[in-house]
Amino acid sequence: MSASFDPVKIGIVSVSDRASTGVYEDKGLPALQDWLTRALKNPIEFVPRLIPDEQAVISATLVELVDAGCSLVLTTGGTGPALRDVTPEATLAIAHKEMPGFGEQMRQISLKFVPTAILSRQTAVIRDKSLVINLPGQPKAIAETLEGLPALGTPGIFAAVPYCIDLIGGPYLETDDAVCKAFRPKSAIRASTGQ
Ligand SMILES: Nc1ncnc2c1ncn2[C@@H]1O[C@H](COP(=O)(O)OP(=O)(O)OP(=O)(O)O)[C@@H](O)[C@H]1O
Ligand SMILES: Nc1nc2c(c(=O)[nH]1)N[C@H]1C(S)=C(S)[C@@H](COP(=O)(O)O)O[C@H]1N2
Repeated sequence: MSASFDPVKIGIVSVSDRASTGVYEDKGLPALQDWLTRALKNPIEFVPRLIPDEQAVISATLVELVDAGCSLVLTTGGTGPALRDVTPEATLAIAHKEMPGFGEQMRQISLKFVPTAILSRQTAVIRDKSLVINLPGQPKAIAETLEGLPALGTPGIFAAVPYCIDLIGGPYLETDDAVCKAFRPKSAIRASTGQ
């Protein structure tokens, strides 16, 4: 019998007034899909959504994706101070647990790229068996925050995602170390399920 990686369902949500109305082409969903496909060895079923900066719509979309069985949901956009930026509020509104470390670490990483990193109010939450994480809206910020600058001692936030998903009862995620080296305590490391 050949070994295989656990399949995983991932929700990807681009929150942008202008991309969702066709003013510009959405680059958020392709950037998320591209990075996750490179980083994870598991077979991924993506559930994509492109929506405007409307708090009720964002919350309803997140609940829909969690209920559909997504173990991970990544949003991009709407984390800043502008009047229409409400992604963190919409995310906290559906939280069962807040996971503030993800936002703290993203701001540390982003400060290495832009001094305006502190304008992002991004957060992360657990709802049921799903981890929901906000990323900033600049398409290039997606890889920057997920991957970090490990050579400079600043790991990306994705390094902590597989173990977090273990702890909430999700699939065993395995990363390509060349893109992102995930960390698990020794007691949580399984013999590789794939090849
Ligand atoms: N989904 C996206 N696709 C392509 N480019 C984007 C996207 N989201 C943001 N950007 C780019 O990043 C810049 C800053 O993003 P920000 O999220 O602040 O946009 P915004 O001013 O809130 O507007 P909108 O919600 O209409 O995207 C935008 O001006 C745009 O150039
Ligand atoms: N890595 C990274 N983080 C970043 C940025 C960026 O370009 N790269 N832009 C910042 C800026 S200018 C803003 S206003 C906030 C919020 O962006 P959002 O509203 O698009 O989510 O993210 C910040 N974080």
